[in-house]
Amino acid sequence: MSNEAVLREYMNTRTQVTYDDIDLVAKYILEKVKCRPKLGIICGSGLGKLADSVENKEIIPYSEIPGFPVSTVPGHEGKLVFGTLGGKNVILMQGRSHCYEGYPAQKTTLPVRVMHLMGVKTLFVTNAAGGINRNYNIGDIMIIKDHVNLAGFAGVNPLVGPNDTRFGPRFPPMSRAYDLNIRQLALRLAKGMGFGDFIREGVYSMMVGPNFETVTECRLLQIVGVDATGMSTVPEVLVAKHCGMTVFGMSLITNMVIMEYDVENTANHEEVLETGERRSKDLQKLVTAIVQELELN
Ligand SMILES: O=P(O)(O)O[C@@H]1C[C@H](O)[C@@H](CO)O1
Ligand SMILES: Nc1nc2[nH]cnc2c(=O)[nH]1
Repeated sequence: MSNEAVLREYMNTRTQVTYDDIDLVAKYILEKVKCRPKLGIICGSGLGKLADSVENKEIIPYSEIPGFPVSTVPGHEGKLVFGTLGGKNVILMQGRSHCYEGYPAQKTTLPVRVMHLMGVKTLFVTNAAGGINRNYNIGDIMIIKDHVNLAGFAGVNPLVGPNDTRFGPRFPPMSRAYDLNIRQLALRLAKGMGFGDFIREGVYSMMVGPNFETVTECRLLQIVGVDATGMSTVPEVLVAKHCGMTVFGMSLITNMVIMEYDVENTANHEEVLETGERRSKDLQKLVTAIVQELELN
């Protein structure tokens, strides 16, 4: 059996993935590409076209990477794209896996730890989300300033389990998870590009899904100050902050959640993908501009 096959079989049988396992996966990927990225970008539902802006691409499908979670959801292509964006070396995840697909949170976030061990210091996370804030509109881009880990209230948290301090501390702080400097930079650039009417800053919350929220759940989220709700991102941010990364996040408001009882219209994934398609060029422009101006350490 080849070394690759041995690693694949080994990773597939792991129930508790260790630091050394993740290091093997990081090294496996680094052997396959020339690019050495300092910035990672995770593309949410229907936002994979961000990869169109990447130059000098080197691509690895997730299915070829031992232990990597493969997304089963339309709008998540499942490819790692390496290359340059805004003059910087990047690794872009074209799609992600989610807990509602049946993956434990530790598995959905494995790619973040792999990026960390590959030398990535800054992580951009993007997602499609439902607008809770009644001043928002479909197509708005929300810079994330904080999150509510509602899934965490039910015990879904990738940091649960044995803690390896080579990744980070047992009790990581989360009060300044989303980098203020990058948020300010993004706001300034967005306004300069004429995006002032649809750029926002707000709070994201994560439920596990896969169902969209009930009316009362949406009203509850509104009361606690949530602006947009989704089914991802938070586990990735927890793991990224745990291992000391700088994090920046954006939600595309793909639909407005239903806040009235007994109305006919309902949330649906097709609308989510359509809005992603419609805003795709603006998002590409904004992300590229932010990356261009960013000083990466
Ligand atoms: O991966 P993200 O959070 O962008 O995907 C959202 C949540 C569900 O996967 C899907 C629902 O339409 O979009
Ligand atoms: N939970 C949730 N996730 C979404 N992703 C895109 N839209 C929505 C939504 O309305 N609710």
